[in-house]
Amino acid sequence: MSVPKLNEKEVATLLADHSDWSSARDGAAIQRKLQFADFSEAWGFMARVALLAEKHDHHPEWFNVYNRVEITLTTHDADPDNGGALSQRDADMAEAIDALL
Ligand SMILES: C[C@H](O)[C@H](O)[C@H]1CNC2=NC(N)=NC(=O)C2=N1
Repeated sequence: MSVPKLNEKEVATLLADHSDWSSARDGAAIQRKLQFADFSEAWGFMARVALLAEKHDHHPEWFNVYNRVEITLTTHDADPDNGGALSQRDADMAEAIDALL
């Protein structure tokens, strides 16, 4: 299943509109680092993101230690041979995640 990649201009717009996210993996992904009061808050947030991921059929790569959560969004289906690229799905997920916070 192939998904169109965002072009350079669209990536620039994505980063401008979502200033808590930064470019990662040489432009193939975006990343946001979050810190919560404790593990329970972090896990509660992750549970809500998990429900969003199922709704969007778009799943984050993430890392959690205690109260820290790092989320990386990329679209494997947009460039499967190279581990992924940014697509509109990443922009939509970033938007939805930001709306939780
Ligand atoms: C088959 C299934 O729809 C695909 O693997 C979906 C599911 N979730 C996904 N999540 C992410 N992050 N990238 C994808 O390309 C992707 N593709």
